[in-house]
This record gives sequence, structure tokens and C-alpha cells, in this order.
Amino acid sequence: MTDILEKIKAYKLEEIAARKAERPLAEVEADAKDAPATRDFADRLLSASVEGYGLIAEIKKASPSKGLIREAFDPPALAEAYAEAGAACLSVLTDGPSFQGKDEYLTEARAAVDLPVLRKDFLYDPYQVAEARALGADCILIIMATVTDEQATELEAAAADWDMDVLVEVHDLPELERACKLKARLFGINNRNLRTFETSIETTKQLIRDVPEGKIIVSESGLSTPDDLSELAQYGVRSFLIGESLMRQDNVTEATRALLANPYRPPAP
Ligand SMILES: O=P(O)(O)OC[C@@H](O)[C@@H](O)c1c[nH]c2ccccc12
Repeated sequence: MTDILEKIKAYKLEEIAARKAERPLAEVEADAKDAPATRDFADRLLSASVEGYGLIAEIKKASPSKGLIREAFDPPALAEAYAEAGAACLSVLTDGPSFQGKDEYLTEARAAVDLPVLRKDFLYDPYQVAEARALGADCILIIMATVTDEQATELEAAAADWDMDVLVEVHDLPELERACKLKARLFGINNRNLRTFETSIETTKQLIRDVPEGKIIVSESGLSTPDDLSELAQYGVRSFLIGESLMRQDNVTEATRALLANPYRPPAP
């Protein structure tokens, strides 16, 4: 396990304990039951990737590696910009300490559009899955680098109970092999090395060879140009999770449109 993940895990476990003390699970579950019905995250991503690219567009204010990424940060406006440009789904960072995220950002962004939304956070406990649903999330992230197999299975079961999708994230072969024991059909390959924070699309190109048939692959992190996407599309990737490069643009709609225009198509056999 990596230093940054160890640090994050330590404060998350404290945060979970504090939140549980403040708001018992039963209360969160009651809110989750009252939340607006889930939107089908995986289906939306898949149908977008038939004709074009399936984009999970991320609403991200800051990151541990880059610090503040976007000053003018208005989640509903950003959600609208992404939706208008043809994003299939949204990802919203809710982690406070490392990403300057907030739970409300997810709820506000989701209310502004009709796209399904991923809660981007570090999950260890089914309590956080109920929280995600109470906020309105349609999909959760399971980061194999920071959970045990038991935790992953538990989180996945909780997501199924709440009718939510799961994006399972891997960044090396051992994690991929562990992820294959789960039911999740959405496989995120993270191009960011969490030790050095360096990103390389070679990670996706390498790992994709060992992803079983029938999974939907999402290449995550460090993607910024149409060439990045078309290069990966030549390896069979049709879905992408992109945050920083779009968050740095003044006109998010135009930048997102430009990225999605002219998707690579494999030559006819
Ligand atoms: O901003 P980028 O480089 O486009 O990356 C987006 C997303 O992949 C990244 O935010 C991410 C991937 N996995 C995570 C896990 C936790 C927090 C953040 C992430």
C-alpha cells in the first residue's frame, strides 16, 4: 500500500467513526430510501460508447498531487456544461481533506442534470454506500489498492442492495486479479501511479490484456487530448474518466465537446 493511500485511509476511518456517532446508520438508510431513484450508470456509459466515447466527466476542485485545480468552482454549472457537451455520466469528488470535495457538491450537481453520478471517494464501510445513495449517487467506486477482498465484497453487496452500480478500480495486475473475483462489470484502470503520482496511458494498454471478456473498461486519469483517447481506442477502450484537464479549461463545454468529437473507429475488417 502506498503512503498517500495510507494517510487517506487513516483519516477516512476516523471520519466514518465520527459520522456514525453523529448519524446512526438507520437514519442514513432512511434518507437513502427517500432519495431519488437510481439512474443506470453502466447502461448510459455503454450506450454512449456505441456511437462515440463514453465519458465520465469529473467535478474536481483540487487533488493531493496538484493542489487547487479550479478556482471558479460551481458544481451545478459544471454538471450542466458537461451534460451539454455530451458526457455520459458524472463523477463528483466528495472527499474533503485531499480533494476539497463536499457531499453537497454531488447532490447539487446531480439535481442540475439527468446524468447518472459516481460518488468519488474512498470507501471502506457499507455505511458510506448508504451515505452515497442518500446523497443521490448512482454508482460507487471500489479502489482495490486500499481495500481488502472482504471489504470489496461487502461494499459491492451494499451497492447491489441500493440498486447502485460499481466501478472497481485497479492499477496493477495483482489488483486486477482480485477485482476479477467481484461481480462488477465496470473496470476502471487507473493510469496514475499512486506512489509517484505520474500518469501513463501505458498502464491501460498493459492491463487491458488481462481484463476478462464482457467487462466495460474505463481508462482513468491523466487523459487530456483527442489523441490520448484515440490511442486507447485502438486498444479497445471506449470509456474514459477525465477530471483535471477539463477542470482547467475556461470553457468546459467547448473543451469537452472538442475531446468527444471525431471518436476513433476501428477500420472495417
Ligand atoms: O483528473 P484526472 O487526471 O483526469 O483523473 C480523474 C480520475 O481518474 C482521478 O480523479 C481518480 C481516479 N481514481 C481516483 C480515486 C480517488 C480519487 C481520485 C481518483
